Amino acid sequence: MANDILIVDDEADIRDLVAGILDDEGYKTRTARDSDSALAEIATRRPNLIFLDIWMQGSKLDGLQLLEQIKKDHADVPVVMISGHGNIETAVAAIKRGAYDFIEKPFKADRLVLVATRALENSRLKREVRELKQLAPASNTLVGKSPCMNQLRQTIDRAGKANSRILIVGPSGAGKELVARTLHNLSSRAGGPFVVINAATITPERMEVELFGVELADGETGRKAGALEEAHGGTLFIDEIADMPRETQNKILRVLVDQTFQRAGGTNKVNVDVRIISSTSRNLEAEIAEGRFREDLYHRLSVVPIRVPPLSERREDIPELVDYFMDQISSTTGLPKRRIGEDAMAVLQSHVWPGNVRQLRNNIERVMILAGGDPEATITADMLPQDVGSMIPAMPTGVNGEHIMGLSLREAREVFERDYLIAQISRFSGNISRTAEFVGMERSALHRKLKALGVG
Ligand SMILES: Nc1ncnc2c1ncn2[C@@H]1O[C@H](COP(=O)(O)OP(=O)(O)OP(=O)(O)O)[C@@H](O)[C@H]1O
Repeated sequence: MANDILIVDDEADIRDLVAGILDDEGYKTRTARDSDSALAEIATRRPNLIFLDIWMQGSKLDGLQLLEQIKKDHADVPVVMISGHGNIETAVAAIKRGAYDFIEKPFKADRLVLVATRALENSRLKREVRELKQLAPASNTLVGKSPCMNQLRQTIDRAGKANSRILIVGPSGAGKELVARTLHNLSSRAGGPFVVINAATITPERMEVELFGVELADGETGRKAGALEEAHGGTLFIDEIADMPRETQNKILRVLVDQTFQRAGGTNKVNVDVRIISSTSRNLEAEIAEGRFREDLYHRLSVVPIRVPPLSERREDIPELVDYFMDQISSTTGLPKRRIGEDAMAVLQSHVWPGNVRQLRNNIERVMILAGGDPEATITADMLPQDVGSMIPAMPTGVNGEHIMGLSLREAREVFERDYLIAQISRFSGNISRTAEFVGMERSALHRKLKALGVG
């Protein structure tokens, strides 16, 4: 029952009035006359919302004390204070101590219903956010213990706390945005917004409106805030900064110099306090040399440069990333987590991954969707998406069907020699002398070799 409301007031008239109005709206109500009976009601079942009088005659605890007790035991239950005329200051004090809102006596039925609806809605949203966070466990975690990831984490730790501008450089899908979010979360701006703008996906014509917003002419109503304004008090992440048109580069430079700008079509100066983190997968020095990127802007943006290495430089992180993505995908989609066989992991670790961590994640998701069969069965190399194995030269499989990448060099060599010699012997219709001549071995040596390999 999501709409169970407890009304605590020493005056029976008020209790009945509030309960009557809320009952009419379809809520279920309970009432209590003092702190003891209120706590007893709460103990029998936690209400979804409490209306609480500030002054209660004959009550052990007054409204503020009871509020403190409730917040201690049930921090998530919204409490709306009922304040008498002249004790607004106390009501405000109550809000500071965690009350959601207050209504002042005498109140209108509309106001009461509105406050109740909002308080319940707010509490529902908070609960949903909490549940969603649990569903996607730590989706902001930078996974990987390779030396280069440890070093990256150290740099992030230091740079995150400083308020300086940061330029993140790295190939597509390597985790630049995740690094930017981590920097934001570590900074004193963590409670502020983190706004993302992708210069590669916005047309040059739209760029300024997206960044600076629009001011409408007199008579027109409304105003569209741009990314800079939305990020006030927080961080603006400009992805693929190299794709920003020259004209916008000039304007952004001005914002960096004096932290103010004008909206498109506007004359007012807008003041903002924004930390800019930008990223690029291109070589900005080369862009500067070719006149496509302003050097002075580069120096302003890149106070602290951070390099995110491609996945191919940290292959030892792949097993941990695979496990992490399996957990993540499994909890959001309900697909069962699968065991990855050694041979499949070897293929994943030897793949080139031009799309880096994003491509790895997509492939893991694809495997989980398409593998089918018994959820307990191990994923083998031949169950991986075709293009993942395709970077490895076509090679034979082992005696028991293992993928070549799961074998040691000695075993792999034996598998190869066996398959190679069987193919050659069959090509020469079983004639050992001709085979020996072709493969460049003595006849007797070939015989010994075939025996050792268990052929023939
Ligand atoms: N070290 C990591 N640990 C866990 N997840 C990661 C890691 N690196 C990247 N990811 C995940 O991989 C995906 C791609 O990362 P992200 O979007 O940060 O890359 P990017 O470099 O900003 O890509 P692009 O340049 O294409 O915008 C995201 O889902 C991100 O959460």
